[in-house]
Amino acid sequence: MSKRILFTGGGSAGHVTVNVALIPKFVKLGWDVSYIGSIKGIESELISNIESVDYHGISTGKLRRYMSIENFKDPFRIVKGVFEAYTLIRKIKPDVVFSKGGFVSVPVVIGAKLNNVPIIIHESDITPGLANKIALPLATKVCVTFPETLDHMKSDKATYVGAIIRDELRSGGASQGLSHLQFENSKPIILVMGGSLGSKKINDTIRRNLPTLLDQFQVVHICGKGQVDDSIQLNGYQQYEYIHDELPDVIASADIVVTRAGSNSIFEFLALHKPMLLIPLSKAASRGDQILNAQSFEKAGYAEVLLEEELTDESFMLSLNILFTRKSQIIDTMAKHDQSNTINQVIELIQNTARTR
Ligand SMILES: CC(=O)N[C@H]1[C@@H](OP(=O)(O)OP(=O)(O)OC[C@H]2O[C@@H](n3ccc(=O)[nH]c3=O)[C@H](O)[C@@H]2O)O[C@H](CO)[C@@H](O)[C@@H]1O
Repeated sequence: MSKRILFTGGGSAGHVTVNVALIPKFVKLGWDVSYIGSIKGIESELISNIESVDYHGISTGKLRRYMSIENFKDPFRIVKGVFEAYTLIRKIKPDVVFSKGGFVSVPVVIGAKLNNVPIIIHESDITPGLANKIALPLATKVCVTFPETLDHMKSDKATYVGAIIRDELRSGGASQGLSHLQFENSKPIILVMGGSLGSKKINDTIRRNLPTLLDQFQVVHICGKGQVDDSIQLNGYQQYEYIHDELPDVIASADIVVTRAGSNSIFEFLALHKPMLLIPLSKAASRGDQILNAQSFEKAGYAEVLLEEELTDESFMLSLNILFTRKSQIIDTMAKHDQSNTINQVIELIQNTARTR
C-alpha cells in the first residue's frame, strides 16, 4: 500500500511554495498526496489544480494581531476548521503531516495530533510566526531555514535544513524572459516584487521614480492582486499582479531585484544569484520578521537594506545605485552559498518521521 502524506499551509504564497517544491518529489516516490487548505485562499489557487493532489478546503479564521469585528467570529470558524480537519485526517489516514504554517495550518495540526499522526512543521523566517508557535508543542520535528532560528526556538525538535526551493526556478532562461517581457537587450532589468501580495509603499515609490528609473533600466513590476495601474503604459515598464509559470524566465532575465524580505523570495534570489535591495515590512505592520531576515542577508553580503521608515525617493535611488555598483561583488559572494541538497535532506527527514505501517 502507498505511503500517504498530507500537506498544509496557506494565507500567502510564502506559506505554499515550499509545499509546491516538495509535492512532485513525493508523487515521484509513489506516495499519495493530500492537501488541506482554505476554501478560497491562494493555496487553493496554487494547489487545487495539481492533478496528483487531493485538495480539501476547510473553514479558517485569521490569527490577527489587531482589533477587528472578525476577531469575534474567527474562534468559531477555527473550531469548525479543527472539527473538519480532524474528520478529514481520520478518513485520509496520512502517515505524516507537513505544515508550512499560516493560519489555515493550525486546525490541521490540531486535527493531526488528535489522530496521532506525526507532524513536521517548517519555519521560513528567523523568528517563528504565530501559527508555528501554536503548532510547536504538537510537532514531532521542526525544520528551520535560518541557522539563527535555533537560538529563538529553544527546542530539541528543531533542525536547521535551509531553504526549500522549487526545481523549476533553477531552469529559467534569460532570453525567454526578455521575449516574454518584450524588453530589449540594451538596458539592465530591475525586477520589483513587493512580496506575494504586493506592497503599496513599494509600488508607489517605483511609480513616482519611473521617469528616472527608465533612463537607465527596464522595470518588471509585480504589483500584487488589484494593484496594476493600467493608466501607466511606458516603454521598458511591465506590470503584473502575480507571475505563475513565466517566473523562472523573468527572474533569469533580471539583473537586480527590489523586494520585500519574505524568506522564500530572498532565498530564491540568493540561489539564482540576483543582488537584492530589500525593503522589509515594518514592525508597525508585522512582528518584524522581515527586518531580521533582511539584516541577516545584509550581514552575509547578499543585499542592500532600506528600512521602510527611511524610504524616500532620494534614499531609494541612492540604495539602488549602490546595489547596481556592487552587483558583481554580491554575485561572487552569493556563488559561495550552496543549498542544493536541502530538499533531499527534508525528504529524508519526512520519510524517517512518517509512521510505519
Ligand atoms: C505580509 C506577510 O505576511 N509576509 C510573509 C509571507 O510573505 P510572502 O507570502 O510574500 O512570501 P515569500 O516572499 O516568502 O514567498 C513568496 C513566494 O511567492 C512566489 N511568487 C511571488 C510573486 C509572484 O508573482 N509569483 C510567485 O511565484 C515567490 O517565488 C515565493 O516563492 O511569508 C513569508 C514566509 O513565511 C514571510 O517571510 C513574510 O513576512
